Formats: sequence, structure tokens, C-alpha cells
Amino acid sequence: MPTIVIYNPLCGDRTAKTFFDEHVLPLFAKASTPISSIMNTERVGHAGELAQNELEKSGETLTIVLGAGDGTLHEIINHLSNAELKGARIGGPPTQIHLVLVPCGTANALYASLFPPKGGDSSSVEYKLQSVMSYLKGADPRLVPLTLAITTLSPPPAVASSVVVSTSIHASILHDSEALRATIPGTERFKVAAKQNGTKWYNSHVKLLPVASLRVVQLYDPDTKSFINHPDADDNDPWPVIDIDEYHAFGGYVRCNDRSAVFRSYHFDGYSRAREAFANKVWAILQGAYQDGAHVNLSYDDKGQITTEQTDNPYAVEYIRCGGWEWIPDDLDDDAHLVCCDGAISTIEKGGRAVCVAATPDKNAGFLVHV
Ligand SMILES: Nc1ncnc2c1ncn2[C@@H]1O[C@H](COP(=O)(O)OP(=O)(O)OP(=O)(O)O)[C@@H](O)[C@H]1O
Repeated sequence: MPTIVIYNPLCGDRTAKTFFDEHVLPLFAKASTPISSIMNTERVGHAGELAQNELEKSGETLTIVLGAGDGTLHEIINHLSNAELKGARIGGPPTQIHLVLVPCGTANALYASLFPPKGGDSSSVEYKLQSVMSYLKGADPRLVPLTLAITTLSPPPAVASSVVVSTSIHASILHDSEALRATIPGTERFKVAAKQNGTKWYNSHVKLLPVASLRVVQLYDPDTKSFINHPDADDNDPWPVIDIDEYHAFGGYVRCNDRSAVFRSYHFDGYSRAREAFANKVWAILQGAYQDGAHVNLSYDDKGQITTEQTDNPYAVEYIRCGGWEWIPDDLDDDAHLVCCDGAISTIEKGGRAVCVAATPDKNAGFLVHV
């Protein structure tokens, strides 16, 4: 089973090569685990081409030790999902690709979701080598299949994502932060972009599609800490879609590494509709996202302030489990037309929509990560 290394020398703080030379490659040498080639990406889109070339050399399962961020993995997944494989793969069985992730990018969201940093520290060498160590253990490997979210856009193509598909605030932040990459290489650029978008709202029409296995859309209930059937679902409809005609969103995204898509939105605050005032509350809510997802339990007190106490007032966040969603932006709202797929930004054409569905991993094909 061939094992190759691909790293992106320009991702994150540009230390991928040094990290591999000093930490990753010596571990492989010590474990006497052979690597058939070590390659660095030379341009945008190159990682997918390198992976395809290697796949076509043999019909075996390929293991890629990937030193990069989410964007490079996204390129590999999308390149291979659309490639017509030749060489040794012609007429062969479906292909499995095993990934050993070395987080060298800026945000490394997929790695962080698979290996949540303890005490917030994601910079130690030990933290970054967890997938490598799991792979080098050898016998009885622990492999997690990646659930992909497939987003069909108008105009096409369809995009496969393994981390996040978002619209609204998240897509706007990613869009604006790209322009800051050269001047602010670290995660600080996301904060600057967030400030630029802090008071924007997005107008759209949304349809939430049921989870296939449950035939229903579900809503997280902070009181019972479990998902319940969405109260707007029509019990008599065999395939109840939740249709939200006028949707004023602050944020909406799907986390892909869940069996089903998860849609989050931030409730319109009934107490202070002034956007400036509401922005502060939103940041308080978002801080909760970094405390093990505590924001899904927040609500408003009688004065309209965010509270962790249980109240009879609306919850601050709607956390929805669905099989997919359609996002149909208001024609007059340009920013509502942005869609972010693992950091790559697309723009929905006027009159168009984005349709995102979760794809259940195939037993014999797809991408699996050593954890
Ligand atoms: N040699 C190269 N020169 C220029 N761009 C490259 C090169 N190799 C890869 N890229 C591009 O760099 C982009 C960013 O890479 P990646 O997403 O892996 O790192 P990051 O943005 O720092 O991390 P994260 O996505 O975790 O925030 C990729 O989308 C890829 O197209």
C-alpha cells in the first residue's frame, strides 16, 4: 500500500517543510515505514494533480500524509471527485484514500474537529503529530470516514466539502479575509474580516430538507439537550420540508463531519433590533462556540441580554439537524449570494440558489482519516 507525502510550503505560516524535515520524516524513518515520494505543491490546484498521478500508478489503497490546511485537502477531494482516473485504475474497483493529516494551515478546522485541542493549545509538536502517530502504530488502524457535503450551485459546478459549507456572516468573513492573507498571515485576519462584517444581515429564502433516515428536520432543544422534531414540520407530510420564506440570517452553516448536515442560525433579537447593539451580543454568542459549542444553550434574559440561565425567552441560536438545505438569496442582497465551501468562495448567480446535501460515506470508497 503506497504512502506518499504532499505538503503545501506556503500554507499557514509557511513552515510545513521545516516541520516535515524536523518532526514528521524522522518519525517515519524511525518506524521504518517507507514513503514512496515526498512532494510539495507548486501552485493552486497542484495537490489534486499530484494525488491523481500517484493513484494512477497502482490499484492499491493510497495513503497521503498531507501537510497543509483545509484548502489543500479541499482541492484534493474536489479534483479526485471529478477526475477520470487512468493508468492502473482503469476498470478497477472504487478507490479508497487514507489521509494522515499534519495541520500546517491557518485554521486547520478539520484537524481541530478530529483532535480537539486540550486547553486550547494547538501549537505544540505533540498536538500536530496525532494523526501521524495513529498511522505509525500500524496494527488495527483507527480510520474515520469523511462525510462530504455536496453543494450544487447555480451556476454549476457541484463542490464537495469536508469541513464546512456556509453562507451569510461566515462566507463574508472568509471572502474578505482572503484579501488580507498577504498582509495578515495568521488567524488575526479572520478577526479583522469579522469586524468588517459585524453588522450585516442577509436576506434569503431557505428550505430545510429532512434527514433521510429520520424523514424529519430536527431542532436542538437546550432544555433536554437533545434533538426534537422541528415544531414547524407537518406530521402528515411524508417528506416534511421546512420552508422559511423570509429569512433574515446572521449566520448559517453546515458542519460536514456529522452524519447529517447541521444548520445554525442566530435568532433575530426581539429586544434590540439596532444592528450595532446586536453585534456585541452576537460576538458574545460566538465566544460560546469556542467553549465546546456552549452557544447552542444560550438564551435571552428579560432585559434582552445573553444568559446561560434557562428562561422562557427565545434561545439565541437555532441549531438544526437536517439532511440538506437550499439557500435562495434575495436578488437585491449581493452579500447573501456568497457561499463558502471549505474556505473557497463561490457566488450564486442572480435568480439562482445553492443546494447542499450530506453524502453518506461509501463503505469501499472515499476519504478516511487516521485518528
Ligand atoms: N505553491 C503554491 N503557491 C501558491 N498557492 C498554493 C501553493 N500550493 C498550494 N496553494 C494554495 O494555497 C491555498 C491555501 O492552502 P491551505 O488552505 O492548505 O492553507 P491555509 O489557508 O493556510 O490553511 P486553512 O485552510 O487551514 O486556513 C490552497 O487553496 C492552495 O490552492
